[in-house]
Amino acid sequence: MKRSTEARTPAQEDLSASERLLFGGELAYDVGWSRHQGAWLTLGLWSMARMLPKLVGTAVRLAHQADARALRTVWLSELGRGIAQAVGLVAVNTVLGHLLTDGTTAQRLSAAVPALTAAAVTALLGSLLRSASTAATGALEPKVQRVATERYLSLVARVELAAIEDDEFHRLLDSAGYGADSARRMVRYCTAVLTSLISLAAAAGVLTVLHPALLPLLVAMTLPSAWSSLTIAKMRYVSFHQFVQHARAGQLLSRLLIDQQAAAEVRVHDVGPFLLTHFRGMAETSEREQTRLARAAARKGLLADGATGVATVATYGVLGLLVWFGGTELSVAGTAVLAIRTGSASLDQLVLQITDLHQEALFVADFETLCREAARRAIPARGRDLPERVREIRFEKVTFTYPGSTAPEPSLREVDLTIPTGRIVALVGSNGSGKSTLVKLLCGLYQPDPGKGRILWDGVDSREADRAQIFRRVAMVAQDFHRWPFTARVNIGIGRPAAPMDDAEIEAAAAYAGADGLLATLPRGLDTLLARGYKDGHQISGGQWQRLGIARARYRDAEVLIVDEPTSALDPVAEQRVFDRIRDLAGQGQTVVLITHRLHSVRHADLIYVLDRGRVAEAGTFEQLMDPATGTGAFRDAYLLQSRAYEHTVPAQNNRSPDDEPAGEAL
Ligand SMILES: Nc1ncnc2c1ncn2[C@@H]1O[C@H](COP(=O)(O)OP(=O)(O)OP(=O)(O)O)[C@@H](O)[C@H]1O
Repeated sequence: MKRSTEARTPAQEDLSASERLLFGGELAYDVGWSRHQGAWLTLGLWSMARMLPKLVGTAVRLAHQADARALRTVWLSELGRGIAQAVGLVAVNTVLGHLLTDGTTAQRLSAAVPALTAAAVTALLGSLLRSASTAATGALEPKVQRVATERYLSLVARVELAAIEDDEFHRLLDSAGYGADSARRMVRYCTAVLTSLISLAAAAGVLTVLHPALLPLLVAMTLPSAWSSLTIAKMRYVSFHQFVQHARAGQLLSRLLIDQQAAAEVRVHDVGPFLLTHFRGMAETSEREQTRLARAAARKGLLADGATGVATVATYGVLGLLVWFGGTELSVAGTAVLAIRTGSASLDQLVLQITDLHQEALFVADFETLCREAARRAIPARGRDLPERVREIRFEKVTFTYPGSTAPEPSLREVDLTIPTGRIVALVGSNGSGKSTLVKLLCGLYQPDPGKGRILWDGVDSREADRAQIFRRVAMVAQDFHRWPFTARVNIGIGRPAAPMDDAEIEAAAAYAGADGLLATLPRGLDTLLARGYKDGHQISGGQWQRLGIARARYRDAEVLIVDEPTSALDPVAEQRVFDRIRDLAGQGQTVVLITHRLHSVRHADLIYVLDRGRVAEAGTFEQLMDPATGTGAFRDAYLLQSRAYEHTVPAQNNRSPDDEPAGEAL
């Protein structure tokens, strides 16, 4: 994506050293993603006014979906309130008219009584309607926010993994979060605008009747503040987008300071002051931006006030001249002053509310963009059915580059490989050789680069297959499997989240993974919360987490089990047990794809693929790869290297066959 060099603010020119050091460069200033939103950023008042109804429509639709009854109550009470206010103003004007005409005080007062009563009744009615509206709005707003949040979260949960790893998409996510909140607030502003419009119409009507010249003057009094508040709102919006990543990075720094996983290093390595210094550096950059915005707002506000002052003087001047030259009665002029004051207050209020509405609408537009983008990048909901029983999964000349990757080479290059079902297939290779990437493609999380190979589940190309069926057939213990901050039960049962969690099956899966002993020691058994920082939260070790991860994959009970470094954190006894169990599974017809650096563990695999810089360097059974006549030597050399490392570190262990030797970490 093109980095924008336009419209850089002074704060942007002054890029903080912290950003440069921690994030390798500027974070804040790319407005490129919003090019399709550029319309918003360059819009004139008229165009904005034209787009506003559509966005108001979005908020109203969300509100209708959230609680149609509450929405009706809000509209009706606000409408009633506006009418009550209008009638009230007319009644007050009538009262004034009676009071300022000729006659005795008693006569004038008694003539004013019906209008006074009307004013009192409308005021009471207005209060009742206001309280009805307040109650309904209070109930409606959180529901609107929930509906909007649910809508974008459900869409985001279905997007391709590539979108989740895309920083542009993340940026959209950030502002869409505000959008859901904005939709909530828009409901309030819409109703407020409606009320102000009605009361303004009343004041305008009264003024027009008094003298036709007064209404344009009233409008002229409000235009400058309308201009200043709308331009300031636009500046704030542009700034928000320019600083959205910067703000996220600043929050990241503050979170790291209190993060549980970083806590030990923060203390032992004394990282705290380092992070704090950079937190301050980042904060100062955004403070400079806030100062710039505040100064610009102050300047524009002052200009607008000056113009409003001139328009006010002109309005009252015209009124004075009208009285002076006998164009109007003094009593009528008194009413006009009142109507001007009420009218200009309503108009000011209306301008502020429209500005707020407009500002919120900008974020609702972002929210809509995210929903559209998430729908566009969603994993296809349909596709070809996979065969009932798949005989093999075949990679044909698969080349794969991570979306947005800046690496010079693809992560997988022309990979040809077959995974026969019901067998153990091992993937070995040095760090970064492409093992984890390969299994991500196998799971259906990514597809090969367009036109560069395919993955076949028997005859069905993964690109055309129903992806949900691929996901259903796979259980995975990824290298970075998730440690859910929930109870032990959920940490295993979440392997099959759609089904009711069955304790007997959960315990069986735990026993399979060697986590039964762990469950027995947990203070509340399966109910133990595995998250420190919450009441009764409990911490378990890395190896214990790994056992839970294996139990989860076992509980999922899928046809293909992918285990990426399943034993890296396990003690030797547990490791042996896991490999024995994996062998048992294959014996029962399950397909196991095993990634490990412990070459000793792959001796029982039916097929071993050795990866090297994204390519398959060699493939075969353990015996074939160890045999100098059939193997290329890549696997054999690494295996022997690992074996020798153990020979040297374990004294008095003589005459061991390769089969007995535990392996170290080389490939
Ligand atoms: N999400 C990603 N985005 C971009 N590049 C990635 C991503 N994940 C991995 N890579 C790159 O792809 C290449 C292969 O990585 P992969 O994780 O598949 O290696 P691996 O063989 O599993 O390594 P290890 O043994 O260290 O786990 C590496 O060069 C890595 O930098």
